Amino acid sequence: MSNSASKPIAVVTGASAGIGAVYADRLAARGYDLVLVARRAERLKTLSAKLLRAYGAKVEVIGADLTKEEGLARVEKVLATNPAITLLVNNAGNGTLGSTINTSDENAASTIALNITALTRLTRAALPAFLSRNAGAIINIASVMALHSLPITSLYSGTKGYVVNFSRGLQEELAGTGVRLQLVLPAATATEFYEFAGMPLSAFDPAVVMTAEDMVDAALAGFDQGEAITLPSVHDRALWETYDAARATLFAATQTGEPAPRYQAA
Ligand SMILES: NC(=O)C1=CN([C@@H]2O[C@H](COP(=O)(O)OP(=O)(O)OC[C@H]3O[C@@H](n4cnc5c(N)ncnc54)[C@H](OP(=O)(O)O)[C@@H]3O)[C@@H](O)[C@H]2O)C=CC1
Ligand SMILES: N[C@@H](C=O)C(=O)O
Repeated sequence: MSNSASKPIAVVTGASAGIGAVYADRLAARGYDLVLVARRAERLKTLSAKLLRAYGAKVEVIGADLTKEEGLARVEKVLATNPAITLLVNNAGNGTLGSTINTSDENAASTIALNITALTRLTRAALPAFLSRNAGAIINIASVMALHSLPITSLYSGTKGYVVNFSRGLQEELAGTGVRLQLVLPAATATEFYEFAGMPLSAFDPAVVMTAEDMVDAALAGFDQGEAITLPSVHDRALWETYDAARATLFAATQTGEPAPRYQAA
């Protein structure tokens, strides 16, 4: 894609629906040209025409299955070689909500491939170019289910726990560089996610469900504020600080080199 000299490009995965489509809209409104990725290329083309009309944004559409080597490699190549790309939104993700035993091998593999492998590979593909320019940003979409595992979310929560730990370690690696990573933990958001998850959105109390527009606008407000971790639905930020401080205290307490007295023979 050749873009006008002055416009940065953002890559958004999973832009054919839900949260990713709203990111595409908001980033185009902010003056980005876009590379949009998803399997349903027709939807991306429709969105692309809308964004051109509304904001003059140039959009490259990549119809790719990010659980497949060929699709993933195509997007990796774009990230590694287009110097106008300054932002990667790793949004594509899925999950079947159900018991581990009743989840098919195919579904489990696809969720792991998309939520973990694709996110990791695309992040790693973007980083060398971002670091060589000492500029750029990555937004990784995790979930509050990374902090809370239920009988129907073991696999999904496990993959989102990976996103959190991978992203937090990477944030430490990037400290002192001009490259930043924002980790976003949405709670229930009204999207097509639930059509594929095997649990209808109608099963939720509407009071706990956010619109995708509100979720993305809040996440981008957190991005603008320089937040490393954004929990769009959490009103009391101090709750996160307390949680994270407890985690750090527990980790420090693991560094004893000795079995705890309760495990020692009397
Ligand atoms: N909705 C919610 O309640 C919450 C969602 N999240 C996370 O937000 C992110 C976006 O989800 P959301 O917008 O809700 O879900 P949607 O189902 O609405 O959108 C998912 C997007 O990912 C794309 N996608 C799915 N599979 C693949 C694949 N194999 N290759 C490429 N693209 C793929 C879909 O496009 P296509 O089918 O065309 O390929 C679609 O654009 C996910 O990471 C999800 O885990 C986090 C917390 C809450
Ligand atoms: N998409 C939801 C699954 O439970 C979530 O991440 O909150």
